[in-house]
Amino acid sequence: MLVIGIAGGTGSGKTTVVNQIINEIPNQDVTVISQDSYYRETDSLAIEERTKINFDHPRAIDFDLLVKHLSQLRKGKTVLQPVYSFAMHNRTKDTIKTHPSKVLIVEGILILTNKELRDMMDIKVFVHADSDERLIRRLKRDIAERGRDMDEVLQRYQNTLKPMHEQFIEPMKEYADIIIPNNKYNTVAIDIVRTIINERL
Ligand SMILES: Nc1ncnc2c1ncn2[C@@H]1O[C@H](COP(=O)(O)OP(=O)(O)O)[C@@H](O)[C@H]1O
Ligand SMILES: Nc1ccn([C@@H]2O[C@H](COP(=O)(O)O)[C@@H](O)[C@H]2O)c(=O)n1
Repeated sequence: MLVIGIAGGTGSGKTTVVNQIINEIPNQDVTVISQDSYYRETDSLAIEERTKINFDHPRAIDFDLLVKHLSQLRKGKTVLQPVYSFAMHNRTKDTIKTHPSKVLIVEGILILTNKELRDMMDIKVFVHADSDERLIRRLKRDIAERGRDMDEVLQRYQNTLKPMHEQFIEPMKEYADIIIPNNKYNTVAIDIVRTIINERL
């Protein structure tokens, strides 16, 4: 199994890059795990309290479960990947049966902050886009897809996203084997990653 980690700030284009990479790999040969599925449960908190959580700090992620699932998949076992609701700021009651395969992609803003996870990755990729570009993308996406409004996104960006990005995400470039510049769609970089995958399989 080839384990590829894809990190980068919010709105940098990680999900888009993952979809471009897996586009030409047969479905049965690739598994994707998203760090977003592993946000901690917030069952005991009222919705108002959940909105105050700092979702860009590593402590917001249940890394124990993520590490456990990744190591089970590496051992050829199937896992039940949680399903996360951005509207409820919580995991839903659903899970997705996630099977091991030849290529396993782990994607998320904070995945490179965890040493155990890093050590399980064969290739570490960091997707870079400038902060103004990421803010514009995040604003559009969160309003269109995640039930947020402009004030919420801008406030969260200033109070949380920007400082957390500078403290926890940007420094993770140090661990990356490949940095993809993604201010514009970067088909050359995607082709390079695909070639590496094909060579290693
Ligand atoms: N290179 C790019 N140029 C322009 N828009 C992009 C690019 N990559 C992604 N996007 C758009 O930006 C938004 C955020 O991208 P996404 O892949 O969800 O980022 P991430 O997973 O890093 O948060 C999406 O609406 C996506 O279509
Ligand atoms: N309830 C939540 C949980 C997380 N977020 C934000 O999601 C971002 C990470 O996802 P990307 O797809 O953008 O990488 C992160 O920056 C959190 O602030 C949220 O808005 N609500």
